[in-house]
Amino acid sequence: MERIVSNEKERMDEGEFSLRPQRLSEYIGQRQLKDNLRVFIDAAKQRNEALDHVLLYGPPGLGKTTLSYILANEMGGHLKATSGPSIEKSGDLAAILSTLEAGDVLFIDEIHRLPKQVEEILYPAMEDYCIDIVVGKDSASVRSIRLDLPPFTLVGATTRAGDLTAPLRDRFGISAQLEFYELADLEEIICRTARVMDTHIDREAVHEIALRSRGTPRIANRLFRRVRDFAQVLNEGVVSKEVASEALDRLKVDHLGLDSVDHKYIKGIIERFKGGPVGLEAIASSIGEESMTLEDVYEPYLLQIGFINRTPRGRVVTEKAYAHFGYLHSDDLFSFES
Ligand SMILES: Nc1ncnc2c1ncn2[C@@H]1O[C@H](COP(=O)(O)OP(=O)(O)OP(=O)(O)O)[C@@H](O)[C@H]1O
Ligand SMILES: [Mg+2]
Repeated sequence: MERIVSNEKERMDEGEFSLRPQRLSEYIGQRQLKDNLRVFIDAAKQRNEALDHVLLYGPPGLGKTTLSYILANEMGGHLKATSGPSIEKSGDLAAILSTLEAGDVLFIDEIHRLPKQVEEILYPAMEDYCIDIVVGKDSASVRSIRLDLPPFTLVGATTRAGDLTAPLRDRFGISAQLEFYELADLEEIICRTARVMDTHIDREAVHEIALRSRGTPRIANRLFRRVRDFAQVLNEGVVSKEVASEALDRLKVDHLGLDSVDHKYIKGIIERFKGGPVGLEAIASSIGEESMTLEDVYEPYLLQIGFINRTPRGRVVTEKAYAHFGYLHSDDLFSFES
């Protein structure tokens, strides 16, 4: 069973492409970032130059891929998309780079996972728009030739900015962190999706879905689709507050967007580690999840809503989380109510 409030892209997000806003003006939220990008785009266009290289980082589903397509559209170039783990050899990257035209955007998703020798090809490509390729088979004929590239923009996306090497990070002129979305922005995103999908939805239902979307557009859109299914079968297609609440309860997503995995995580720290501090590895193995997944996918939102704190000695569950999950008091370890 796929996790309904996972912020990672799942099979059920197939329609995502058509929901993507195409222009910066349609991109909802992330105000500050958007305003800055608007200036950088206009300035680059006035000078007839490529936009400086952009690094986008933040948790999954916040709109990094969407934004990179928008940058290509705004600059009037094509977008070539690839990802760190899919480029195995430096020749693969050289091949992609050699197809770029002036003003194009090369989007590299999960850029922190580029192999080292591939990453090194990127340095001169980013800095001087050129690559050095080695040709020749044996030591006698081997030589390196320099290939000039047209001015292009590299857009790198990552959920783990900390894993980028310093030389790569330093070559991005623009570096932007995507934040979790505010409630009003999520509501606007849901309304837009409802319009695109030609569905009638009540204001209150929009609010109900937004509350449970973990600050993440991908989750908002996914919850909307599932709620719409319930509305279609139970309420002649009208998405009312009642239908929305019932659907979301049946999907076992609570009013903060938390589900059984969050529950297991918090409950695990409280019951097995006295609420922490506890190291990530210990939590991960005790609940049978991968530490990297916990760190990238589950924890950012729990940190954001103040349910856990990260301390030098490990994770600590806050009073707020004790209260939410029905523990009466943080010393009262086994008073779990549900
Ligand atoms: N600002 C926004 N306005 C409207 N819709 C958005 C916005 N940001 C994201 N979305 C919607 O959310 C979906 C997920 O966004 P996107 O794929 O860009 O996320 P991502 O950050 O690239 O995620 P990942 O890290 O998993 O690659 C998109 O299909 C789009 O419909
Ligand atoms: Mg993406």
